[in-house]
Amino acid sequence: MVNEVTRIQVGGTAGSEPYEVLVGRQLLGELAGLIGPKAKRVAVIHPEALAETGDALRADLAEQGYEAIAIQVPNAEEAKTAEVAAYCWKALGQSGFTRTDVIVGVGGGSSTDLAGFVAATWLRGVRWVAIPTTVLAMVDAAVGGKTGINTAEGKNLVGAFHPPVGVLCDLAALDSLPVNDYVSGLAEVIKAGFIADPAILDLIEEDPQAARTPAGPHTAELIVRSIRVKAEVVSSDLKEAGLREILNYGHTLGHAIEKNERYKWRHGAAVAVGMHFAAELGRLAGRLDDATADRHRTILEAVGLPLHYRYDQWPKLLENMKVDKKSRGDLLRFIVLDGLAKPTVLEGPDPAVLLAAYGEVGE
Ligand SMILES: NC(=O)c1ccc[n+]([C@@H]2O[C@H](COP(=O)([O-])OP(=O)(O)OC[C@H]3O[C@@H](n4cnc5c(N)ncnc54)[C@H](O)[C@@H]3O)[C@@H](O)[C@H]2O)c1
Ligand SMILES: O=C(O)C(=O)C[C@@H](O)[C@H](O)[C@H](O)COP(=O)(O)O
Ligand SMILES: [Zn+2]
Repeated sequence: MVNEVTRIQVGGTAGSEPYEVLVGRQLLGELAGLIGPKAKRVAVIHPEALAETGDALRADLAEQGYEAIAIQVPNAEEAKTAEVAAYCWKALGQSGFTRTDVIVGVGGGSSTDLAGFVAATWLRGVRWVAIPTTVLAMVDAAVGGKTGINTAEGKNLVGAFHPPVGVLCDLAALDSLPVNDYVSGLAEVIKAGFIADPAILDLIEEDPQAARTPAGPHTAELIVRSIRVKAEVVSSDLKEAGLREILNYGHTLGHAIEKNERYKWRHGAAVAVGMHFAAELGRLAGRLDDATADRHRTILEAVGLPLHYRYDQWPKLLENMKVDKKSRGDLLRFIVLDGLAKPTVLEGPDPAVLLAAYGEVGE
């Protein structure tokens, strides 16, 4: 079988260094080239669930002559804390990690967000490579250079823009991913469909059950299409001066739910509820047609993502949304659609419209 590798370039405009996202199988041969000749030490940051993978990578790098260490961090959101970042900084300090050394972040979006943040902050910035192992991390988290951790006050409130030097998406990694984590990643794939590439929605609607597994007929195409959407946006607006905000579709309410659930909900599940809300908000604000708003419900439900959240939590969610990064002073701002693949900003919506939109989401 031919091992097809798709290469997608990111950056290279607006002053950022270009890098490539590779999608295929057996990509580890590319790693040494990305690490480069100047590195003496490599730190592999990986979650508990990928202990074997992390150690195998470390051993492989050691065999190639690097002083390689593995830093194991907790699974999922528990990795995205100041305490875990400090634990990583300590391990780097103890290994004598210098500015020419390289961090490799392996795992889902929580691990790559943390690894990228550690890379951004250690010695004010060292190079890092992302090896995403979930759908969500391949199509979104590992691409674009947003790195960060959560605080008790909100999601991703501390972080830096620090793009990786390369991203290796080995599709074989998806075979061990639990189905709920796989489906969570589909929320960001569907997001890419609604904001920019409706062909993604068509491919999923063709057979939503098949889309729930890595063995589905369109897995690689869905991943590549979603990465292309993200790559195009972040290449023209790395630091979210404007256009990049469209990638936050569904995230204003989604992040508020995640905080309300103390980061125990999966990110994709929260974003799915958030997109349902954003669709209703767009519809009630007179921007979005009924058919496209309804399409959110049907496609999210068809792949098994949630649409609803507790109605009684609205006051807390409203409070949480005030620290969203898109807010400006007291002005709440949401990404809504003017139509399919026509994202736009809705500023300071009438509180009655917000409540009415939540009326469709709350249960
Ligand atoms: N930086 C960005 O631009 C960006 C974009 C989207 C999401 N995110 C962030 O990504 C995070 C969510 O990422 P996620 O959905 O990948 O979840 P995750 O990183 O929390 O991973 C989910 C679970 O799967 C495990 N896991 C990972 N890969 C596995 C594999 N191949 N086999 C078996 N288990 C595996 C993890 O250890 C974890 O327990 C959130 O924190 C979100 O805020 C960041
Ligand atoms: O890359 C972006 O920009 C995004 O908004 C992508 C989102 O899917 C992602 O969850 C991101 O981490 C959210 O960023 P935040 O700035 O709202 O924390
Ligand atoms: Zn997201």
